[in-house]
Amino acid sequence: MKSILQVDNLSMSFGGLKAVDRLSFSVETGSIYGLIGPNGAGKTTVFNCISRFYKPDNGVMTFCPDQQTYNLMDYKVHEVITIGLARTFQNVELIKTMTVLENLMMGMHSQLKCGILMQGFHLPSVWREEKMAKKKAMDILDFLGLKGIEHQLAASQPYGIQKLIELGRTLIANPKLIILDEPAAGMNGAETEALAKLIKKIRDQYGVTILLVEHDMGLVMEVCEKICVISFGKKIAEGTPEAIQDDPAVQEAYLGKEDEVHA
Ligand SMILES: Nc1ncnc2c1ncn2[C@@H]1O[C@H](COP(=O)(O)OP(=O)(O)OP(=O)(O)O)[C@@H](O)[C@H]1O
Repeated sequence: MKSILQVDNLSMSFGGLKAVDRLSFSVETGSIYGLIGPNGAGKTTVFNCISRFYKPDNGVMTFCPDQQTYNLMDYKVHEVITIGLARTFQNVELIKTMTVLENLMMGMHSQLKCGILMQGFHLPSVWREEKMAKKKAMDILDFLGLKGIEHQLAASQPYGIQKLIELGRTLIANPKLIILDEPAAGMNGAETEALAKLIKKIRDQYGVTILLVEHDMGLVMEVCEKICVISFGKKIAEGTPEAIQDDPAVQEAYLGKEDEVHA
């Protein structure tokens, strides 16, 4: 199976600290791939490099949606969405003064042909585009089970719902790869279970590949087909959830060495 994302020899330091150290992994097109590791292992730094918030010290990141090949280093943070790469954040990043619907529609600006200037002229093309964006946003809200709250303020929604709205905003841009940074953080057990089902449904119905960083091991083991485990910025294991769970290096990274655990 073809890879949609190939990360080779990625390294990034903060001062003297190597947050990511010659990390390589690849994500198969259409898969749900997990990146896990103990606190401070470097997961968010990897995500920030891929989505171009950070400029890595070294490494190659190749993004291959459909028949295209892009070197991610050639793209700025606001441009990656135009080639099909979307992300969510550890702390929800919504525009709190806008409604749920408006937040979703904001995610579509990279797809719209009419710029802000043209919108001021109330041209038929602008009106048609806005109607299309609204319909698409409503379809996604329906898919996410959020129909009925579209005209409410995003800020007035419970945290779990705000996370779903953020997910919806990524979907509206027709991404080929969605990077989810701790989507279950702050969710209760029932919400996390529903999220697991939703992540699979998104992959299946939207034909999108998913790269997931998550601390909730139940969710990771349930949804990911392949997992890469990092510790101190280095890959220590990669494989299926079953293989990862049985890997002594992974157990040691999470629990510490036997003598340290019992010390
Ligand atoms: N902007 C920054 N400046 C300095 N150090 C940083 C910065 N961002 C991350 N670090 C350090 O880099 C290391 C990796 O951090 P990172 O946030 O990528 O880990 P993580 O695996 O995502 O952690 P967590 O699971 O706790 O979110 C940590 O030691 C962290 O303190």
